[in-house]
Amino acid sequence: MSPSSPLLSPEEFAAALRGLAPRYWGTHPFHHRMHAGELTEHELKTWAANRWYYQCVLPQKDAAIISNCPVPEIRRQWLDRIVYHDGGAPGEGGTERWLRLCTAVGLSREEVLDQRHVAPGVRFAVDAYVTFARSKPWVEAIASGLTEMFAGHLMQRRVVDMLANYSWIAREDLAYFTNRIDAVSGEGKATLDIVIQHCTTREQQDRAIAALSFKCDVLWSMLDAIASAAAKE
Ligand SMILES: O=C(O)c1cc(C(=O)O)c2c(n1)C(=O)C(=O)c1cc(C(=O)O)[nH]c1-2
Repeated sequence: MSPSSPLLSPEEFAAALRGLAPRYWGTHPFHHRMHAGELTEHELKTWAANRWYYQCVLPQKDAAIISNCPVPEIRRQWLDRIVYHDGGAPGEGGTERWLRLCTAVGLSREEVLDQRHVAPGVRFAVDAYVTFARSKPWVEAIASGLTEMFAGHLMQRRVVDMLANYSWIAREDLAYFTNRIDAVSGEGKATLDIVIQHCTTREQQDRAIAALSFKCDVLWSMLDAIASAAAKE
């Protein structure tokens, strides 16, 4: 951006954000293999146990956004995400549904909860996402979550492809995704509206695009680390 770069119109700004879709982890070779039914049981276990770490920190990431945000309407809206993942009571919520998927692929709850399978690269990438949310302006942190714009379609395909290709996985085991698909389609649109409304200078718009690019790197690095951890054991 040069100092004289003009403000993007809402349409141009949204298009620039959506233009990052090719960098999204939907095109990562590990996801291609997952969808094609080519992952071994061991690779699926490694994926589920490692993504557990991501699922665990999402509420902390969202709490960091809330703590940095002075706008009551945004805080109110964002609170739902924490409750969505943590549930209203023990044994409920997205985190619990992820655990169900973990047990369906053959992991014990204990080995997921103690994080023994979490690869250093996954921990590093996920922690960087939380640090980003803690240290950057709230609107940039919210923009980094816009990968959800790309997630709905991918999760829909994942449910279909996993049911078709991994005979030991039942539809109920995929409740995490079937539940999340609806949430993501609504949240993705609402998040985009917030970012468009609150990025009022070209510099803020460019920072939001950079934030989404950073998040694509976080997710891509997670899958790189998962693929390499699964190949080692
Ligand atoms: O299964 C997926 O491919 C996928 C991707 C993403 C994403 O793009 O970050 C999220 C989720 N799932 C998801 O379930 C979820 O709750 C979620 C929260 C966030 C976020 O950054 O706050 N991303 C995602």
